[in-house]
Amino acid sequence: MVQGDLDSDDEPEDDEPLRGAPQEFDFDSDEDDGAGPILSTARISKQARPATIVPSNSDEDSSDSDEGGKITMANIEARSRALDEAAAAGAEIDAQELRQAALEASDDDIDMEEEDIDGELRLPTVTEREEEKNKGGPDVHTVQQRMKHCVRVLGNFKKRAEKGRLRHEYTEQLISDIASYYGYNEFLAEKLFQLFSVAEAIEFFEANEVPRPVTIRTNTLRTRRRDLAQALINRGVNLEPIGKWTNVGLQIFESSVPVGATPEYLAGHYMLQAASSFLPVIALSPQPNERVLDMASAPGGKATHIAALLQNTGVVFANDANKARTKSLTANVHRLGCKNVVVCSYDGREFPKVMGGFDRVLLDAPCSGTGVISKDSSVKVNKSERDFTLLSHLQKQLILCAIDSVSPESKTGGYLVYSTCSVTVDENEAVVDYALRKRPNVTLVDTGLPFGREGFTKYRGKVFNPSIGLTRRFYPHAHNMDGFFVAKFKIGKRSKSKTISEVNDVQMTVASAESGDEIGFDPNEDKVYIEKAKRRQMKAKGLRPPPREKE
Ligand SMILES: C[S@@+](CC[C@H](N)C(=O)[O-])C[C@H]1O[C@@H](n2cnc3c(N)ncnc32)[C@H](O)[C@@H]1O
Repeated sequence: MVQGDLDSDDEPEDDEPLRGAPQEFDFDSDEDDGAGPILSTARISKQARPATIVPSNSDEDSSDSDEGGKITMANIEARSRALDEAAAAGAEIDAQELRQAALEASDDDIDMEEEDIDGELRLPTVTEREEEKNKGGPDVHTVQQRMKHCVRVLGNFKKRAEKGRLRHEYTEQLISDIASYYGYNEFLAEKLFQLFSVAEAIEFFEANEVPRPVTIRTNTLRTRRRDLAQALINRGVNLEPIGKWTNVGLQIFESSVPVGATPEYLAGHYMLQAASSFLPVIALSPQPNERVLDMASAPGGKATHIAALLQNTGVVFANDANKARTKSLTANVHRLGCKNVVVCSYDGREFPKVMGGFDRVLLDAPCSGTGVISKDSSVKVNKSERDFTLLSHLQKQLILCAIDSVSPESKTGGYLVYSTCSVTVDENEAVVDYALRKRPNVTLVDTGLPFGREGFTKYRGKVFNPSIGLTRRFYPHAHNMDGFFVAKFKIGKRSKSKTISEVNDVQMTVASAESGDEIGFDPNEDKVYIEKAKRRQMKAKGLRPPPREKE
């Protein structure tokens, strides 16, 4: 497992303090203001000072803030360790309970004094809602009050609901108000709301309004984290190591220089990279001299991380279907001094035909981005049901091809990591479940990540393979990083009873689990690429290729 110390083999010569600001944590207060988590001061305090990465929902975290005082080279490791232990514990707290609550909309998920109930508020009728819409929607204050009211009622429906009103009426009103308050389309607001208990859903939506901490990954091909930290501190950057789970990450609190343009950045000493995107590479755990494929790799944060973990040995095929995006990928590969990276541009679904036999494959799949709404708020309104169907479909095709690109005979590996920066079940557990059904030779294994919530094994009436509990979910409100999903597969040998061509046929035909549609891959398509490759090869050798065949 990756250690989180500041390159601990080198003791600091002096006690020069890292000028990272001591953390002020925004603990979920035990004091209940009667409003639950909703629209509390949390939003303001989180914006005022970015909290440290990984959870804030454990009381144990306070050990760190108790210490106060300066962060020094001497105490930074201990503080980081304490923080992360608390973090790991916090991340897991009541995960099971919360998930259950999300499924059942438990009556007990918010503990509140009865007298806090705002007696004057009542749920509008259908006609009233219609009128409200016609008038251009309710004002923000009304929406806020009504959201609080609905959260309270749903927290203890039997006691607090108006007579004759149904639970789903409150839920519908709440979702509609969430959509208008936070600016989502109702479809997405509902889809995201359904992932959590009522109280936690509000925390999730609130967290999406707050930027995540700025983080960088030390490029160990060029420097060490402590040297980089010192160099940036000297330039007036206020920073701290991210945590024990990574020995290359630094969190930037404030900076008097643009961190994307320092001499260290230009010299390739670091990559500006979200903390969440370290996770799939840590789970992949590439070993020196391996052959690794990053199937959807632009702009290359993860591919260059893999290259660094390989210590510039072996080879990383950094692929991306979008040719334009491979420009920034190539630029990063050069800037970071990766000498073991081959950049290529194929549709990932063609990959098993292009080449195979990889020790490890990363599929950081194209996704809806529902985990990165704080970065890209356009997701709030530009995703429809159709987008999720199409994406899930593409992800299912890609994951089968990623599996088929892994060598089951690999002596050191034989692993695939599937990840997305989305939190929806369609793009995560449903895709993993599909892969397990279509490829009996693969199994899920532990990701090796020390925190994160278990993936859903049941969701809204769907029952997934129980091993999906081994996958990990990460949330902005729980881990203070982008929403993310990571699954790790071990690829076993395929059944011998099938001939190679039979296996290929199966591999190349991806059936949509939901619609029963067959998405055929035309094997003749391959001819074009083989033809092109042959012509290129001949030209490279100075030979004149034969005239192109007419169709
Ligand atoms: C989540 S991003 C990858 C981010 C990248 N792994 C990194 O760490 O910088 C998904 C990528 O998938 C690429 N993509 C979309 N469809 C693809 C396909 N069919 N085959 C391969 N890549 C694809 C997109 O161009 C996009 O760059």
